[in-house]
Amino acid sequence: MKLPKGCTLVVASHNKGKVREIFDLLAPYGITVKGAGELGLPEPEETGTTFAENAILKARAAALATKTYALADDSGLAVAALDGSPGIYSARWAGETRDFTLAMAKVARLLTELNKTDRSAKFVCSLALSDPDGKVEVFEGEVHGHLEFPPRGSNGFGYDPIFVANGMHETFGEIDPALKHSISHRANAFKKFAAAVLA
Ligand SMILES: O=c1nc[nH]c2c1ncn2[C@H]1C[C@H](O)[C@@H](COP(=O)(O)OP(=O)(O)OP(=O)(O)O)O1
Ligand SMILES: [Mg+2]
Repeated sequence: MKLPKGCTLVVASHNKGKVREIFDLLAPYGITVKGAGELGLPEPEETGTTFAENAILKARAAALATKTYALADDSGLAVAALDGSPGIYSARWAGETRDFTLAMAKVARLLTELNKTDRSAKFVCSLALSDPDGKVEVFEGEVHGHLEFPPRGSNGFGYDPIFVANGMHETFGEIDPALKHSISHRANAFKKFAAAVLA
């Protein structure tokens, strides 16, 4: 599907860090974007079993509620030695208060308790675009790397302070946001989205 020129796009996310990144990624395209939070949209329950299913459910809910195009992101950290956890539960590991210091400590604790030495991990992102009728298209991206403890840096959000992308030495919490926007899971999914939908 193509996004019609001059249309409004709702970014169907209640995560401020994520909304900021998606606004940055969309900035060059001259599309009017609105956040689900500023529109007072409810946060749908994420009942899917995959990133794609959850992204679709969030995009569709926002598109049908606003009768516009909606873009949702479902993403997370997959740790190899933890069989891909926290995965789709990445936000939920941070509890009701979204305390990622706690969530990052849980990752460190589990790796220690299970005597795991492999620190490989990846971030995964599914972007779902829904048209005003609920027809959807999904775009996926990943970035591979490893974890380092203790957490470092205050840029970004979520698990960024423990993730180091392949070929880098600084965590996503330490690097310039513009650099993260060029190599992240979200950036890689966004490139596919832009090529298919904004071209
Ligand atoms: O670039 C990232 N850098 C660090 N951490 C990240 C990133 N991308 C996802 N993550 C982690 C934290 C986030 O909270 C969770 C996504 O969970 P996810 O359900 O998709 O998002 P969410 O509940 O925070 O907001 P919403 O569902 O309203 O879009 O994975
Ligand atoms: Mg969520």
